[in-house]
Amino acid sequence: MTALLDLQGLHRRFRVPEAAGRPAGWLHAVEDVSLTLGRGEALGLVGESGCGKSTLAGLVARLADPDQGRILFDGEDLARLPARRAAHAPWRRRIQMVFQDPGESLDPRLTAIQAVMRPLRRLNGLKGAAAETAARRALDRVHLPRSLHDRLPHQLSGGQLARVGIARAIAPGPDLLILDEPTSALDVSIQAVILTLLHDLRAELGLACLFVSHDLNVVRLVTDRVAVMYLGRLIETGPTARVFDAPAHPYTAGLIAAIPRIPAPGAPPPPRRRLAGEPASPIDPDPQRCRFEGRCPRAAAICRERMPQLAGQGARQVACHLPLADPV
Ligand SMILES: Nc1ncnc2c1ncn2[C@@H]1O[C@H](COP(=O)(O)OP(=O)(O)OP(=O)(O)O)[C@@H](O)[C@H]1O
Repeated sequence: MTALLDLQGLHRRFRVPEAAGRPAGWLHAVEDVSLTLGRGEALGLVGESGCGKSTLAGLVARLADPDQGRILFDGEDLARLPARRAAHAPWRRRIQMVFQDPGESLDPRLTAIQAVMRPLRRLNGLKGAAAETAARRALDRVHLPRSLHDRLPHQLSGGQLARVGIARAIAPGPDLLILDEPTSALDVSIQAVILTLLHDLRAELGLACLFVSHDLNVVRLVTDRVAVMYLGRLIETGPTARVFDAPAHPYTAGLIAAIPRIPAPGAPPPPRRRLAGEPASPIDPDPQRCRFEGRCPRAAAICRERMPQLAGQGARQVACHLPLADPV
């Protein structure tokens, strides 16, 4: 059976203007990414801030155009239609997005029910009472009490807003949900409720999910497979349990080792914090360069290749987080 989504050799770069003595250049936000997603499957897209997760998700959601590559959805290449003309494409209702901050992504002038009715009118051609009935059904599915259906976004809590954002995404009957950090703006207790809701909806509606997150604990809980990105490239994909238990790439191992864990009762205390001025980190405090640039011991070929190009463009923000276990 063909994959629901089949990304082939996707590239997306951004022009970086000249600044502070640095010449203008290109930032390769997504570089030669190929990836598949099966029907009903949940795929986690992880990696540190700035590695290109949201850019890749935006290409799949057709919010932006790739410079190169194919986005096969049910066998049809969506990249052939420019993003600006995708709003009315027949497949539009089948790919929906849940955004990071529902408060920002919802129109402040629309009540919850109006927000959910809008895509039903535009994408499903429903009108009047039919659109309202379908919207109420979607809001019921996310357990938003009917007493809140006519409230504006500023009259709803973060968790309630998240429910509206999810209802709006599932209402048109999608096959694929793209979730970009869907719970990172929420309190931890609400996060768990929303993740459970998403899990139940996936099972109930047979949805495939592309789940973008830098929270590996969350990804481990809710996905079947994981794809790890580093500086625009995919460096590892595999079943979630396998990637977490036996990561194949040292960068993935570093990411997993950096997951905050609550120590078990009686466990030894964590290492003390470094004192001011005490040297130890392999990441040079100079924001322009990595101290190990060009001689990284952990086969970080991507890093070697990209560092000169990124130097001076905030490259330290995408510095590797590899553990310090075997220093050079
Ligand atoms: N419109 C744009 N113009 C120029 N550069 C951009 C643009 N959008 C993203 N970038 C750059 O592309 C790179 C990838 O950004 P992206 O938002 O995809 O990363 P991310 O992994 O989603 O990060 P985060 O987890 O912090 O959201 C970053 O270096 C970012 O600064």
